[in-house]
Amino acid sequence: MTGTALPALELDSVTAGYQRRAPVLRDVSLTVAAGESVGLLGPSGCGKSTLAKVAALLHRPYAGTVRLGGEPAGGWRHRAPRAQRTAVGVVFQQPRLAADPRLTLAALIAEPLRATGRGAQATERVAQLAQAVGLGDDLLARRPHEVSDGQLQRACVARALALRPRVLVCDEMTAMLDASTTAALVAVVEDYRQRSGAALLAVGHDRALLERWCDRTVALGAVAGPRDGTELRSVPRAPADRSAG
Ligand SMILES: Nc1ncnc2c1ncn2[C@@H]1O[C@H](COP(=O)(O)OP(=O)(O)OP(=O)(O)O)[C@@H](O)[C@H]1O
Repeated sequence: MTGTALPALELDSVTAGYQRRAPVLRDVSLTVAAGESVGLLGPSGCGKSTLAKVAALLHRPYAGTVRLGGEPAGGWRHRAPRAQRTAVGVVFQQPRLAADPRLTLAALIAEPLRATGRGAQATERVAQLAQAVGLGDDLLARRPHEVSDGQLQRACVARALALRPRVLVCDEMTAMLDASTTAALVAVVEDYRQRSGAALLAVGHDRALLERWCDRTVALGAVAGPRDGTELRSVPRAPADRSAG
């Protein structure tokens, strides 16, 4: 964190689960400063995606507080205040589950702009974003079933950046992608983060990738493991290892 600026994202003693069953996250705290990138690692099933959804205001925790820019979350999912919903961009692992199959890739990228009354800017912004993620006009005119997973994920990254979020949550963004698409999308996200000063929470299994990509990594323990209620154990990136290719 720099100076006295409020953290972009804070999870404070969050306990979360599903259908009132035993929690999958217990008393977890995590802070991501503006401009900082944090990689979240942990074994399968330990609650990484749950934490990502809580951070993106898509899943209401049983207890604890989520703050964006110092402001406590004012609601969850569609009940979150628009200013908070639009402050967070999210990219999921499986673009086919995250993309409306009826929309062209251009319309998919424009979706958040149209939904927030910024339709007039859509053409120009979609062109900028498509160029950044490497999608040409031919691909922009196609629907999800007419493109590859990697091409669709490029569109989903563009969509997540459309409203210039202050916090970006990437949940296993590259898990289905080949090495070159992974490198390209990490570069797009990093370029955005560095130019905008947004905070990044990148969730994944690929320790080597997250350690190269992020300023520091934090580890969630096994599901049954102890939670001590303190900040997750944080490992800074090795100084010589700055590239995320
Ligand atoms: N919608 C849901 N309803 C009920 N239980 C769920 C739901 N989503 C996840 N879970 C359970 O919550 C636990 C944590 O799941 P989560 O997806 O957060 O883990 P994860 O660490 O992201 O796993 P992976 O690395 O395999 O993606 C798991 O036991 C999972 O079965």
